[in-house]
Amino acid sequence: MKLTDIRRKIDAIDDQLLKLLNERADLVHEVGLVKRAEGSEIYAPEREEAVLRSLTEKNAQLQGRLPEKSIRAIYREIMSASLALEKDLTIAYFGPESTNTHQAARSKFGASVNYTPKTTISDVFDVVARGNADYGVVPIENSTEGAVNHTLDVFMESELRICAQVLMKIENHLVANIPREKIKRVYSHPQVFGQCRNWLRQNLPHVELIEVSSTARAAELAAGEADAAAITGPMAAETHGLQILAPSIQDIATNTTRFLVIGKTPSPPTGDDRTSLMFCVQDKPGALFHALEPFNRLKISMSKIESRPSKRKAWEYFFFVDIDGHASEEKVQQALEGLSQHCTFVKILGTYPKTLPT
Ligand SMILES: C=C(O[C@@H]1C=C(C(=O)O)C=C[C@H]1O)C(=O)O
Repeated sequence: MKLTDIRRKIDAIDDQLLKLLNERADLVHEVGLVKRAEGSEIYAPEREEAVLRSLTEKNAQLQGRLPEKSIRAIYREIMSASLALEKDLTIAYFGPESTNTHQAARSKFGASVNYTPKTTISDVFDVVARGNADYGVVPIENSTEGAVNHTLDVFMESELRICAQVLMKIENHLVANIPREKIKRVYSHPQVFGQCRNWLRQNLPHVELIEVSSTARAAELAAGEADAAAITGPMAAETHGLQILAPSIQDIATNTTRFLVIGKTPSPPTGDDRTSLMFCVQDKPGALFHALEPFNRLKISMSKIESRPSKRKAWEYFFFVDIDGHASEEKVQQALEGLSQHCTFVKILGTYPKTLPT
């Protein structure tokens, strides 16, 4: 077939797509009216995840040419436009602009909603709690460097809930506008230095490593200095016009960060969910062992445990545990009942759909 003929066919398909997209938008508008009348949440992460899972399964059955990643990205934007039709949605994220958290927020909410960067993780919680943003996005843990303690600590004080998560593969690039031999100092966030420790030791052993508050700030500094580089993600490098001197220098190829979407309402079940808990055990021998026993007895997989000083009294700890399942499931409720018998305090931080890494 000739190029012009193929393009004519593409144009015809685009006409149909456009018509269908607008038909979809009309239905989304109707959904918005129903939600408003019922007073329910506009953003429905459980519905979005169900739509994405069903489409990627159908695409696999069809043996469609488009990979799962592309289907998810296309639908991410369709649903972002839909959300914007239902409400003028504002998402606060741990900034400044072009940080990995910004990128994670964009991968969850798409390009059609409003974003507002906040300087600290506490500020993200604050604006959402005060209703000046609808949802917040904060980092919680990295697969190489572990927990983001500040986020865990803010949960101790906050009434907000986790309503969704984002798993994002983190690519750390060495970026600068100078050749590698001229680099005297490298700026980055401490977590990122931790993720690239071996590479830096082997490849840039004599440069000074300077910790700054974010990868975006690191890019900004490197862009303004004649002998500096930064380690950042692709978004910060692009924003500050820096070249990639060495791509993907993280020590572990599958370096992934988990981010949380925080809001005021928990998510309904999808059939494949995760629940995050925070609790304080009684001060007696075996208390933690007995508190966790119901998860073993009821065959509930525990995917994470962290502890943080309670900041109320010395050597008292809060535990943060993630389990498989939704808080509305009978089995999970039974386990929580068992857990609370050995605790002075239990709080469900959120119950939300599991997601695949983006
Ligand atoms: C249309 C809805 O609202 C939003 C948009 C969605 C979509 O475009 O499919 C899905 C979930 C919601 O975040 C809905 O809840 O069904």
